[in-house]
Amino acid sequence: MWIRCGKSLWHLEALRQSSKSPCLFSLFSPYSDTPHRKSKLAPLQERKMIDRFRLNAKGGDGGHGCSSFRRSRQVRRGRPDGGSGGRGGDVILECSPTVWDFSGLQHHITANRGGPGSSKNMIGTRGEDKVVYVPVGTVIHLIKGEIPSIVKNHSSTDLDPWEIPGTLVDGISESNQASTYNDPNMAAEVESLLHTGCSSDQNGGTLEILPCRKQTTQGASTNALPQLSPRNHTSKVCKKEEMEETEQMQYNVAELTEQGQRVIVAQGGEGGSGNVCTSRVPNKLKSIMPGVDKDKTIDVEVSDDDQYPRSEGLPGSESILELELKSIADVSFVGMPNAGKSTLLGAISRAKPSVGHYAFTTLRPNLGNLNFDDLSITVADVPGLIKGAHENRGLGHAFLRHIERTKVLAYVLDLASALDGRKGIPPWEQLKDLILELEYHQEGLSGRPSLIVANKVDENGAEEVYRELKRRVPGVPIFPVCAVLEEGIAELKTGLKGLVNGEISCRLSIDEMLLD
Ligand SMILES: Nc1nc2c(ncn2[C@@H]2O[C@H](COP(=O)(O)OP(=O)(O)OP(=O)(O)O)[C@@H](O)[C@H]2O)c(=O)[nH]1
Repeated sequence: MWIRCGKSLWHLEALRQSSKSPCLFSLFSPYSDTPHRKSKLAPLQERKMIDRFRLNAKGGDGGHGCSSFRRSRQVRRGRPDGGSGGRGGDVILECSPTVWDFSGLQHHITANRGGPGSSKNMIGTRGEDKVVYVPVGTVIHLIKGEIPSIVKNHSSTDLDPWEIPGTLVDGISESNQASTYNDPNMAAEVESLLHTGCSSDQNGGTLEILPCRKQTTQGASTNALPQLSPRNHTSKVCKKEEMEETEQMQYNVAELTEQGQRVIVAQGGEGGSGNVCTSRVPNKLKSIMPGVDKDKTIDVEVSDDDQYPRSEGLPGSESILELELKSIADVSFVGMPNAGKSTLLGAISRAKPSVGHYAFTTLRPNLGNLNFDDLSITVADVPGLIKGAHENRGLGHAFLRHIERTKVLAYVLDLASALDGRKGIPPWEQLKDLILELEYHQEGLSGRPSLIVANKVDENGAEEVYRELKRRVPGVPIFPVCAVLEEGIAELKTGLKGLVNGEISCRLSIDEMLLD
């Protein structure tokens, strides 16, 4: 059978046998009458969370200053009127509750460069900032570059009129900062002459830039040190370089914990001065300005361009950062795989996490909100922990860091795991393993206010196991629940509220538990 396709004539049998045109063949295939379609992306809950990310940020370069002289019919050799170049854009990290993890980020981000200055004293445009949205709970570790600066937003009405963003004294650009001069006396003189203004944000407000908390490797406790998850590198050289970088890493240089919080991770370069600026600066200062040739400026017998030089924009700063996500929740559900944590989160909140009768259904922490009249509590369902999780068994230690920030721990135990000949471990043993895993990850982590959720109380024989659990684990409230049927949920909610409020304070101690 022959088929006409546009101007060509195709033989059906030849098409079927041809492996080069599978899409075309699928149109005529007897096995499938649906055309080939791209499969949908897996839902968020089923995708693996990217909670560590290497970011290379570069601020935009400053625009070059302009060399120009005023010309008109009356004035043939006018004054210099070349404007300064614009400042390069910054790379800014902003905390956003709508971002879950780092999966939407690019590894290399460069902000836009500033526009060049032009004649008639026109200053170049400021390079556009690159704003990268990161999840709430992002911790920044610095591998290379400057410590990020926190940006505080002020409305322009709060400002003194003299602080209006972008204000320059005597037309001298910000690039001529005193700090760039070698001679300290001269630097002081220049500092008194030059005023470094605040930079303005796009909303007309002013950005006050504060240095972030600095904490070096030596300063951090060894337990708190995050460990890099293994990556697939082909070359050994790359691995070695990365190891060296990791050793030099400055941990926790900044944290983004509130919506709208911003840090500048790479500053834009200052714009170069136009020749209008050098015409207003005394000759002795011109000789030490960056980008201006020392020998040319003082000579009397020089051309206009040499007498009133312009300078080039400075390059933007560069930094390499390791971003790490530590979820922030009031309560964390900690339990073995299949204990029913996700089902429980669905029962106490409106969250809809994936539930499955197999281990490790949960691949990322799920968050749910528990709303009371006077309080709202965030609850995190953390992927299941197994014995040896701190040594990277199961889903590994990657998720233990999400527990670090929670106020209250709710240990979810499966009452039915060892019933009816099942090969699971009894709930008190589950509890012991969970406590040990938390302690191996960070000493004292299990000592937070805690309660126990004894789940699957609906199963045959679970009541006896619950009574045995109560006998063996004294000192903390134990809530028997059936997450599937939503039984015991109201009491659990009240218990969680009391612990978060601080009305109740109970802590688990492995020494007080009766173990075999
Ligand atoms: N009988 C009974 N089964 C339950 C109960 N709660 C949860 N299950 C079942 O236990 C299985 C595991 O539930 P999940 O909520 O996925 O458990 P999980 O702890 O989130 O598991 P991971 O994602 O592996 O950490 C599912 O088949 C649930 O239907 C309960 O109260 N009673």
